[in-house]
Amino acid sequence: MLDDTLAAIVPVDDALATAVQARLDNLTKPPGSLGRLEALAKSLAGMSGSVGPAVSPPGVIVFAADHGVAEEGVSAFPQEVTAQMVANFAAGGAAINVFARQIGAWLEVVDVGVKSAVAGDGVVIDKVRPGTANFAREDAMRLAEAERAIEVGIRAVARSHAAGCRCLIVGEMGIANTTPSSALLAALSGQPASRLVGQGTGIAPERLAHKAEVIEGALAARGVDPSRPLELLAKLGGLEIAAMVGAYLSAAARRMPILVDGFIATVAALVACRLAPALRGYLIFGHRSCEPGHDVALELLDAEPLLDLQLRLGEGTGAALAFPLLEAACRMLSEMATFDSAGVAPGGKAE
Ligand SMILES: O=C(O)c1ccc[n+]([C@@H]2O[C@H](COP(=O)([O-])O)[C@@H](O)[C@H]2O)c1
Ligand SMILES: Cc1cc2nc[nH]c2cc1C
Repeated sequence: MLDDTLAAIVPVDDALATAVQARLDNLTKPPGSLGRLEALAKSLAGMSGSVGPAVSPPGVIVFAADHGVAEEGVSAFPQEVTAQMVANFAAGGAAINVFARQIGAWLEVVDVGVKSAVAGDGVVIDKVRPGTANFAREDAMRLAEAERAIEVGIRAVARSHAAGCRCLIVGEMGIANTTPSSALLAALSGQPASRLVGQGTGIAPERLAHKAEVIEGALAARGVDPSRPLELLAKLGGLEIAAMVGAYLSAAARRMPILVDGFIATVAALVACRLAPALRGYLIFGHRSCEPGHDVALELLDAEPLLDLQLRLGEGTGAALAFPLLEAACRMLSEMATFDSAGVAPGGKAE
């Protein structure tokens, strides 16, 4: 399933950018005056393979899982909150429910590895195992489990595509997941964990050094090889992170534009790009998270996010908030009048 998905990813169509640029320059505005929105329109055309790209309705998939490393005291919240928040998603009361409703999104929550059983309307149970092992002591999961979690993501995107979604937002919920994300980033970037770790859900500043030590100790004990992304996922973990990797790959294989959320989502994107470099062309970055490692991950991906709202929630919220910009880029292309149609004189070079 993963191999087929990887094989189906084709590079974005850069040639379409020329045709879209010509249309942009005919619209009733000084050339280039809609700034990054114009670049966004060209990117969306290249992703979808159409000079008239569309992104509505968007699909939001929130992957939830627990983390054994929570027992190291790296989060401000107890592990039970993962399952409690899944119930909150099912009831429609979380921030992502609110923002998804606002943008008219299709929404699905997938339990890929929550410790205690979670059932509820709108929650798909596709559990690979009830949480990872503590990667400070042993590998977070087996390689086969990481692959199964990736397949959970691939399946979820197939459902969103069948539901008619034309753009994908991938969120996550997992108490302690900034720790495996920072560990994955440390392995992939070669940066010290102390430069990457942040407050996550709000740990006290004096706990940051402990969080970095847990990661550095684990990296040394697990013997990680940055050239082997699947192995990294298995050793350092995150069932929801692996599912996000699968979701990104599957969306790119279907030429769906992907709006990436915050720190955890961007680390998952980085891992996925190591598996399939052509994926990068399908990624748009929604926002810059407060987590210090996010800047490092964004730089590795040569990415400039659309928003900077000092968010650090996850769930896909920052991406959902950025979605109206994508919608605006598409509507600009399809609905704006041209100089000709509106009878507006085009500009020329000043004498
Ligand atoms: O997306 C982000 O940038 C982000 C930054 C900090 C925290 N979070 C969320 O908070 C949880 C992880 O924080 P922590 O402190 O438990 O590792 C997890 O459920 C994430 O969705 C998310
Ligand atoms: C309440 C709460 C909501 C969240 N949503 C994503 N991560 C979260 C972490 C906590 C603690």
